[in-house]
Amino acid sequence: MYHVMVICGDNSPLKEVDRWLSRNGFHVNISQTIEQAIKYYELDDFELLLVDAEVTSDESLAKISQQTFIIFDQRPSLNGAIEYMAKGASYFIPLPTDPDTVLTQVIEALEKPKRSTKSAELIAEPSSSDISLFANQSSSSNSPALGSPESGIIGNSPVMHVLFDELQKVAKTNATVLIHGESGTGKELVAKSIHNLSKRKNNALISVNCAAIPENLIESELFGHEKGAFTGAVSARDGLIVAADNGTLFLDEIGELPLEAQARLLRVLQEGEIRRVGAVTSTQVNIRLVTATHRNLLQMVQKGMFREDLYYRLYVMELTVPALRERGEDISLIAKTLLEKACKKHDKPIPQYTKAFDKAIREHSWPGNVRELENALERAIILSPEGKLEASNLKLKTKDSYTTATKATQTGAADSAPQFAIEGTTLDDYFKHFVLTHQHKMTETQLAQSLGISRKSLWERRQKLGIPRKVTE
Ligand SMILES: Nc1ncnc2c1ncn2[C@@H]1O[C@H](COP(=O)(O)OP(=O)(O)OP(=O)(O)O)[C@@H](O)[C@H]1O
Repeated sequence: MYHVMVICGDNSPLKEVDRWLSRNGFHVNISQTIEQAIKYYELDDFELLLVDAEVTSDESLAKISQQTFIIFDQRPSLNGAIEYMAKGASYFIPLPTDPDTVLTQVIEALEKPKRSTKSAELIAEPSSSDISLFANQSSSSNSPALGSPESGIIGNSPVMHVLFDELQKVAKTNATVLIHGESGTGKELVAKSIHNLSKRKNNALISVNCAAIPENLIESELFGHEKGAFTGAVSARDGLIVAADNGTLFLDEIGELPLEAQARLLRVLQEGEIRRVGAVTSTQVNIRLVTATHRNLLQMVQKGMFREDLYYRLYVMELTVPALRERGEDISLIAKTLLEKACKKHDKPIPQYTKAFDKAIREHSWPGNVRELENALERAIILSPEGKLEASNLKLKTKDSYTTATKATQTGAADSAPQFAIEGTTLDDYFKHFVLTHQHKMTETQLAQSLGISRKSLWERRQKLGIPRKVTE
């Protein structure tokens, strides 16, 4: 059992976390200040400290710099996040937060070795209240071999070896890389490996999911803004591109970047200069750009949805991450590792991986790729009796349930207006059905609007429910 120390004041939302973690089998102690924790406990007895930024000071942070700790902040800001990472935090999580985020980050922090404070990887989403910082996975010069479980990208199939070879060659250069692949294939992992194997590995890797940022905020998030540049711009702010200076900027879902922001990005690539929104002068930046998309950008160019000049700037080196169904034996290899991870997460004994279970895994087509496999295995672990794995508990959708949705769109059977038609469906089922039947003719923004949610929520629910995206425009 893991021992975790929560350090926060009486009114902190972090107190909730105690309950969530205890329920999931962690042993949790609480202290009100770092000094109190040091006075009454042996900090080495705790594998992880969860600390509210409110109770920290430079001196107290120095006292825990050798421990593994996560900072939670009720008033998050990009600069604050960078500072905490520099002082040794493994992660930076804005408050309030939800149990899933906390559990995921806690487990990842426990699984990763403590990093040096020099290299930080910053995974950033929309606004300052939505920034997460992640410890760099492998900043040492001897990074784990690609394909091994330690590298994060498990794979030993011929198609993956082709990818690993290309990845290693590309990583050493400063070339812009476009990573292509279906949703859930591991494009983000590939981007991280490029950074970790590059000369920039000791500087920041900043990951931005363009699909998760509201369109009206993208430009100021990426490029920063001057004071008064728009309503709400009460002070000048650097954008995420500046935060990636001398490091790597990973723009996931680049196909979702609005045209205006595409023009600004092009300027950064052409001139190596960045101009904040509302600014008249530019500053130099040195970034390596890695982008990813599941979309056919060339088709988007033909439809006027993506700038041709930017496309050719991005398309210097292309890496294609194969779909899971093309990886043969890798499916079992990945399944076994993910199964262990899910057991650890849910504090369950690792069950026997039977032939019948493997057969079910191998026969499915995995349109949502590794993410779908990850979710299915988690379901199987939760639903199956302890120590046993039942294939039926993977709750796999048949091929028909994916194609029916697609056909409905093609025949025009699907309406643009939401319909609550299917009796007995849960809200998640309805959401999934709606997205699958409409995504072929709607942009992410239109989909989100029809569902009455933000683009970010749409993206998050896609991840949670493992809903694959359309492959082409
Ligand atoms: N080869 C692999 N071995 C182990 N885990 C993997 C592998 N590939 C992907 N994963 C896991 O699958 C999940 C999805 O991966 P990732 O987010 O990198 O995919 P993606 O292609 O970027 O997805 P999207 O297109 O939706 O952004 C992650 O939890 C990742 O850790």
